[in-house]
Amino acid sequence: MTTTDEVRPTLRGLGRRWRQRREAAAHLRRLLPYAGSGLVALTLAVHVVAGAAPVAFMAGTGYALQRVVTGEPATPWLATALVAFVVQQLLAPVQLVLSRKVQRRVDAACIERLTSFAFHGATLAGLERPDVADRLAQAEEAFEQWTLTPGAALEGALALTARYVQLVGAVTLLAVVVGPWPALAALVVALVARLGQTEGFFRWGGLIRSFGPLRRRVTYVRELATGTRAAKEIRVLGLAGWLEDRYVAENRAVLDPTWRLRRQVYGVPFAVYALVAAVGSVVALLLVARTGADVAAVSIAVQAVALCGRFGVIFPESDVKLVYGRGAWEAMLELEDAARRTGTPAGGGQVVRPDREIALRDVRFGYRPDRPVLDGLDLELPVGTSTALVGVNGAGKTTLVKVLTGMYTPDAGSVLVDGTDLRGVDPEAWQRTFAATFQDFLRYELTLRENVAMGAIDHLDDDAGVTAELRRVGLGAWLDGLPQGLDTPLTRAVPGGRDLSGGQWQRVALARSLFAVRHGAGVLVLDEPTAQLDARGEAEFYDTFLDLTRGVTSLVISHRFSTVRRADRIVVLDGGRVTEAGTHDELVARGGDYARMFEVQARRFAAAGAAPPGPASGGVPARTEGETP
Ligand SMILES: Nc1ncnc2c1ncn2[C@@H]1O[C@H](COP(=O)(O)OP(=O)(O)OP(=O)(O)O)[C@@H](O)[C@H]1O
Repeated sequence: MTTTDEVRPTLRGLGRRWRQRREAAAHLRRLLPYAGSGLVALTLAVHVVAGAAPVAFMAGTGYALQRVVTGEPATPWLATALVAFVVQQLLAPVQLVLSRKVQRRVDAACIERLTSFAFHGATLAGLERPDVADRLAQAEEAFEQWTLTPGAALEGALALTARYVQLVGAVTLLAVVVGPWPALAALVVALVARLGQTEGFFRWGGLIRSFGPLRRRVTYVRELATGTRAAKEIRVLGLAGWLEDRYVAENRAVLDPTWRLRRQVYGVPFAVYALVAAVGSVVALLLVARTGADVAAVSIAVQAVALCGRFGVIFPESDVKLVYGRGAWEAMLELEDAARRTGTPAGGGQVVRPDREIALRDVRFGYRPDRPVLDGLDLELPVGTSTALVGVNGAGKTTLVKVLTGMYTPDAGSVLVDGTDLRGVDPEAWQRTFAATFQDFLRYELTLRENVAMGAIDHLDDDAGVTAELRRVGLGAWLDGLPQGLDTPLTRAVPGGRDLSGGQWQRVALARSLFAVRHGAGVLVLDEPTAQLDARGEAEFYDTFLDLTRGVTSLVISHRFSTVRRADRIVVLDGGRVTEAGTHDELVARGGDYARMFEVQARRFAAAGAAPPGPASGGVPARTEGETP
């Protein structure tokens, strides 16, 4: 490789990084309004005075020394040095307090912005994108650790003011006492060393950021080993040793390249810039010596050159915070940008409520454009009727719900509400139409009341409604036995709290959806509502299913025939489209996929000497997408 080839990429790299620095500065400026102009102005003023104080101290001590040597009165200069010293000491805590205030204000606003974005600005489609999830994790990590946040970055940037005031002061003083050339030499030393060190450190920040997903894997394995969630399986399956080895391997996968990069980024450049600083300082001092300076000039020059030389180190109050905190802020901005580009954000469009039917017409949708999950799907959900959806694992049942509820927009075809395309409808208002219990429903570590009333949170005070729904899902007797009743926290982490069994949690989630219906949600979606219920619970659900869904437009997804057979209409999803539709009896009489699945299941029950799938438990036989029924 020729010398030119070696230089070119470096120059290009420097040009690119200069642009990056300017962009980073522009990003940071966007944080200023969060801190407030008054606080920023006050903080800057304090940093300016705090930066000027050491320079005044330098001048004071230098000239006082000169006076002492020549026998002149040194008191005014000694007083200057003393005042400068006291000011410096007094301002240090003030700087700290103001900096913390800047950080707190900015971080509070950023957390609000992040939360508000997650709730209102981002679509589910956006949040489910891997790059968005990565950025979100990075931003969350920053707020968890609390030290390397966007607020810290701004605070660090403002604190640089004191350093640069010191530099300008020292160089000016040097120019005054020993002339321009030593001053210029010291300035060049300071700026070259500063540029070199920060260049390496900023590059390092970018590299560390790219390790985010790997670091999160290490954290995941560690939490798996130390948390309680996996504790049962780890013991029963004897996974402790394997997990330990896995942790060591994953950790090395992060640490080895980190150390390698650290050597590359810091090692040689650090030595080079340290050398530049040392040689430059010596040159500056030699220039001072050649000027035949007096005692004051020598004293000031030595201090000023030393101060300039210190520009070759990483400033702890600024640089670390700037590099990492800036990363978190940029992750937030990228997150918003990426999520905004995915799907329609909530907030605009018409508000509709179905009067006749919700229809999916020739819907095509895939998480990746080349792999459609729904492909030419037609389905009607007449208002006030119950529809059950069956299909093998991975057939796209949950995906259909996401499209139906407007969380994803179809790639082709449309979802029509009484003829109005969902694309023109306000997604947030449309989602309020639904009451849904998903397979992966949430177990909120809140009170029992809150867990249920979250279905219609504006009715949090409707204790009668909460209690009625808990009774409807079969938790009446259990509720009566709770000393704290609806106030019981559903977590063991709180005194008096209860942890529930899987089935009990599912009933609470069902009660939540029913509470939503009670307060006006028009469409009930139940995705595997009985998966965690015991046979009796499932039978009870089956008995009350019609009652639970009477007059409500409902869509039930289940592998269990006992759950689906009472629905007004059953549809079979296969290959991304509806392949059969009708009542249970019609579909059995037709002798298609549904009938075959039902028959297999009925035989299994007959062989086991149990009742065929009906009020008792039963299920669509296990099969995965791709197998023929
Ligand atoms: N967020 C996502 N990103 C990418 N692919 C996804 C996502 N969610 C689901 N898929 C894929 O889409 C397909 C359909 O998944 P879906 O969850 O809709 O199936 P399902 O019929 O509900 O399955 P099950 O009966 O197991 O719950 C599967 O191949 C799944 O891997």
